[in-house]
Amino acid sequence: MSRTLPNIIITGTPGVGKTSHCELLAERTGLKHLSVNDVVKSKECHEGWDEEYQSWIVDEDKLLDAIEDEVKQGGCIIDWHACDLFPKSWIDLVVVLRVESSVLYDRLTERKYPELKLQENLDSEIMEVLLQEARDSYDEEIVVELQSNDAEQMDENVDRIEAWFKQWKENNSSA
Ligand SMILES: Nc1ncnc2c1ncn2[C@@H]1O[C@H](COP(=O)(O)OP(=O)(O)O)[C@@H](O)[C@H]1O
Repeated sequence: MSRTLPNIIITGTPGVGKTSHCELLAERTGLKHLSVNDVVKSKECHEGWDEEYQSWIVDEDKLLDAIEDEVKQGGCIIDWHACDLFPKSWIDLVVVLRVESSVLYDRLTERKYPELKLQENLDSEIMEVLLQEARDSYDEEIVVELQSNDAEQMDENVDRIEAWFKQWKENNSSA
């Protein structure tokens, strides 16, 4: 099925700046910011709350059912810390945001993450878990790794994704 607008995933470890990037990008492009966290909560795509991790236990099948129609239409910026669950056919670009450990430590401490969750997320970032997941799940041409340590890098990233979006529209216009 061909889309008139692309779907983009912005992924990475919690705290890398996914939501911040999605909001800016949505403002600039008019694409829709699809916060999977919000969908999980509002449409109850979970099997309950994990006290230790302070997060929802996501029911991925329910989640995919909840967003399928919207995503298949195109024009979504998907904001989520995982990407391997979305069918390849839905996705045109996967942006994996990266951050230095010390910066991530400060951001997650600010969020008052429990110790276990903080440590696991720091390890995950150092081990490049989400970058690897993206590379294992999608063709390498559509996976882009971008640094998100400061506001300047965020601006550059958003410029770059916006430029990609304009090019995609040009390449996919029927005119
Ligand atoms: N590139 C960046 N430069 C500076 N601060 C950032 C950057 N990206 C995110 N932040 C800050 O870090 C915190 C976490 O960002 P957020 O977008 O919520 O991350 P995520 O959605 O990946 O969990 C927020 O306080 C945000 O303002």
